[in-house]
Amino acid sequence: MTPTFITETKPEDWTYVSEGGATIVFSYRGLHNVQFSDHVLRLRKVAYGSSDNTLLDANSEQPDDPMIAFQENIISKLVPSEFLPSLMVVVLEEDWLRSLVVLRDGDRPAERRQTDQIDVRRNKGILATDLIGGTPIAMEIKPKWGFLPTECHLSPKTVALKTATCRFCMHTSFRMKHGEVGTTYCPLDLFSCDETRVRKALGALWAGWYESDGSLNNLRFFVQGRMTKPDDDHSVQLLAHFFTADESTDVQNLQESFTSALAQALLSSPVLPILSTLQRTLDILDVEGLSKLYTQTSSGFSCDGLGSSVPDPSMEEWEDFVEVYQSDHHSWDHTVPSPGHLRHYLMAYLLSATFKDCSIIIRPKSAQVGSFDVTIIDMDIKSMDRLGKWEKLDKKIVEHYKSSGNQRRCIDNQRISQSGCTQLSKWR
Ligand SMILES: O=P(O)(O)O[C@@H]1[C@@H](OP(=O)(O)O)[C@H](OP(=O)(O)O)[C@H](O)[C@H](OP(=O)(O)O)[C@H]1OP(=O)(O)O
Ligand SMILES: Nc1ncnc2c1ncn2[C@@H]1O[C@H](COP(=O)(O)OP(=O)(O)OP(=O)(O)O)[C@@H](O)[C@H]1O
Repeated sequence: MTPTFITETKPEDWTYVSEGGATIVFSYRGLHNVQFSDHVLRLRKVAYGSSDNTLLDANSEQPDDPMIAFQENIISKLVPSEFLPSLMVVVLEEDWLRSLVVLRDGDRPAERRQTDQIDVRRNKGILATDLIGGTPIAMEIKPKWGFLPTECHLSPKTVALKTATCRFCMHTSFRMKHGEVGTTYCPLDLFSCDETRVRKALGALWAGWYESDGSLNNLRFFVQGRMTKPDDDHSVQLLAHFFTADESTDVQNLQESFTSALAQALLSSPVLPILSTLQRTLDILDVEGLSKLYTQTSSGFSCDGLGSSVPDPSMEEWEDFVEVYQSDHHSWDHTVPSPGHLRHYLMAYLLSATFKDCSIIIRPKSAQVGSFDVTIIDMDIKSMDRLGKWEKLDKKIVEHYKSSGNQRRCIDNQRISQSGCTQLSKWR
């Protein structure tokens, strides 16, 4: 296939959409062009002072962004392609990227601007279906962890807490202690498939958006292709026009209408159940059980922390992994994980982390009022060197929660095998 070159467009043709920890996204607004119209450009960022890209030579051939092959070969076997954006490689050019930085850096949030920038040394980027352009409104939800861990592998110190309060709610409490904005949103409500609870979750997401002035990343609104904050009266009016019959911008009324419309959209889509099933079945040991298995199995090898010096899987290994996951994995006795399956469990945890960190974009189907498309974005590969961070963060979050004296009860109504697992592990 002939490559697509970003230099066929001008930096001015691209407007800033949004960004996450690793990438920044721009939407094409130039003259009609079959390759670029209705597409976004997804560029990798690099932290200031990071040595991550010192090996990159902007003038030599670089590999394609691995996210493309990962989505094409791995994710699409687990999630039907209709719920994924299309992705393709675009060839970049350093001077073009530098001009884009000059033009658009001012549109980025100040706190992001202080920490990182577009990695101008990359010469490959991604063109993806634009999910927020070409529609009057679009919403983005980052649902996070939609399950409670099973008891089997939890220590006596954590079992009571971790089976009562979900990871997200404990993390929120931890973040609030460190001065960050809080939210009452609980992912288990959103993932519950129960209308009342889904509406409760959406109400909390709305309140978090409104009260944080749109700074939380769990809910974002896009109006006419641009991210909107609650203090932008014109955009809120357009939201009201879309959601409410009387176009009332009364906050309560708008929250109610948003909640009803989105609850309907989410309850009629298989996307959330797909995500929660993948998250929970891939993170079957919890990070505690994974760590125990790693320590048992790796004695004599490096003990510098979970996953330290474990090489990242190749794409072929990921393909083999998916085959095993779709066949044998479900019949293994996960209450007594086999040391021989350590690498499988490590890879499963990485993949689970991808599904715990992705977002969904909900936008009206073009012709039908009241019906929506739900698409999953950000299917990035996580690497083994994150495992140590996740293990430490888990400990910190749980210790903080224990000392806080809070006892929020999060209900995971999909935990069917829970009691069986508990009895089995006690019996053994
Ligand atoms: O650790 P978590 O649960 O806070 O997740 C991180 C996210 O924080 P969040 O909780 O969504 O605000 C974080 O999101 P933000 O940058 O805060 O929007 C990233 O998604 C990060 O992944 P990566 O470094 O981009 O690969 C995420 O890190 P990983 O857990 O995927 O390593
Ligand atoms: N296909 C798309 N169409 C429209 N907007 C998109 C698309 N993909 C991403 N975005 C926007 O760009 C933002 C950043 O993209 P993405 O979530 O993939 O980045 P990330 O750095 O991997 O995020 P995170 O920090 O959450 O891991 C998204 O939150 C979303 O607002």
